[in-house]
Amino acid sequence: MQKNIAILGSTGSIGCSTLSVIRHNPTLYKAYVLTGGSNVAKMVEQCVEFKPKYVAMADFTSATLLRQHLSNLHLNIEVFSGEQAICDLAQLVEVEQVMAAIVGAAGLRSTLAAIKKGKRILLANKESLVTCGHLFMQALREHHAELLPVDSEHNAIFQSLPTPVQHDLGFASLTEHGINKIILTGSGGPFRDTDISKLKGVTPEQAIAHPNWSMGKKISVDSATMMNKGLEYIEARWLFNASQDQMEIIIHPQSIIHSMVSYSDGSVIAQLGNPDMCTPIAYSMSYPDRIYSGVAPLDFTQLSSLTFKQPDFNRYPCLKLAIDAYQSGQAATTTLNAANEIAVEAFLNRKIGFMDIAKTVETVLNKLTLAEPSSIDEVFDIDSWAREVAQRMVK
Ligand SMILES: NC(=O)C1=CN([C@@H]2O[C@H](COP(=O)(O)OP(=O)(O)OC[C@H]3O[C@@H](n4cnc5c(N)ncnc54)[C@H](OP(=O)(O)O)[C@@H]3O)[C@@H](O)[C@H]2O)C=CC1
Ligand SMILES: CC(=O)[C@@H](O)[C@H](O)COP(=O)(O)O
Ligand SMILES: [Mn+2]
Repeated sequence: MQKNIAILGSTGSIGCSTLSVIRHNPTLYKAYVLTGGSNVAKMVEQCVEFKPKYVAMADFTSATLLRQHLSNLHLNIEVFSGEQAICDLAQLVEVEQVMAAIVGAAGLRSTLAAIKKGKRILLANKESLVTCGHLFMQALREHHAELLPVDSEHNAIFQSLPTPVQHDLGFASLTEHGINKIILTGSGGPFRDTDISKLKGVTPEQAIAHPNWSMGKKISVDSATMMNKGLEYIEARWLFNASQDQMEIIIHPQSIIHSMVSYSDGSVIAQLGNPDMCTPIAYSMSYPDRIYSGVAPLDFTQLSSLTFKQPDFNRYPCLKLAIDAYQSGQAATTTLNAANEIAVEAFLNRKIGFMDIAKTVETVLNKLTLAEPSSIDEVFDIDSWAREVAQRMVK
């Protein structure tokens, strides 16, 4: 019996990798719902190959265009538009798993909609957890939704945890299960060895050229500033109920060890593999079983070395801002994320320089006076405020 999957953000990098895993396992999974933002050409291609039952585009004009294309191709697929339609499709009774792969806080509402219907959530969209971790984890528990981390580090940590902790994700005590530390690895991005004085002049093209992973533009810039590792630090603290002392971040340039768990008896359990998101995606879909992902196994004889070093906050100020924001609370992490989204977009559009990303985020954080949010609406109020302030700055 095929499992129906809704892929929110199917036209993006994670969405395409999810479809690749489905392509390898056509008897096990059906791409039942596909959603995109505005990339009509990619969506047409995916509709032709996977013939989903329903499709939605966030952008209304794109949805109209898509309807015309599908009609010309005599494909009988229902096309919807707008954010509410994406939420509705994520909640369909027939959908068993929801891949949350929309980029940014734009993915929050649809991910929460799927949680409210108790779906298995395959979480790639780290920004939703960063933005409202406490409310997000509460909603998971309340609606008995299952969360499988897709982010490669969190998926690696999940794979390295004992089963009782996996089953009580976000709530089990790490100490009671003999866990000392979660060790989050990061590549250090394309500017790991660049002279710090040269960083202000780097271009968007250089910033998105990640040394190991093929990813969307926003997360690629985040990797270059190491804001990505900062967001992942916040994501890990919520997902694994980890304290500050139970977290370590280490640069591992080869991206072969995807993260580790250090135990009280001296054992360290790590997950290794070639840097290809199809592995964690496949695991999140098939857990607790394993399926073929299409990723070649590691050839240890071809690995020259595995190296590690401490991150330097002078090179990566965004990493420090994110760690501190978690300490300050959810208003701060929402602000950090929103300001970063605006700053990264401005950098990609050549309106600000690379080092201005951290400056923008820091300045917006310093202006924050709003109280801690107690509802999703309040989270969105903080998000909107931070975006407005950041927009004014980058102009
Ligand atoms: N890429 C990776 O390897 C990894 C990604 N992640 C996380 O996964 C998420 C997706 O990343 P990635 O696939 O790289 O990003 P991409 O930019 O490649 O894809 C983003 C997807 O989101 C859609 N989208 C953008 N804006 C909206 C919107 N307002 N409403 C609805 N849909 C929208 C895009 O649609 P369209 O293109 O049609 O406009 C596209 O399908 C991010 O949160 C990222 O941090 C986590 C770990 C690894
Ligand atoms: C593939 C994945 O999970 C990304 O989040 C990746 O971690 C980015 O690489 P960095 O380690 O450079 O942030
Ligand atoms: Mn990651």
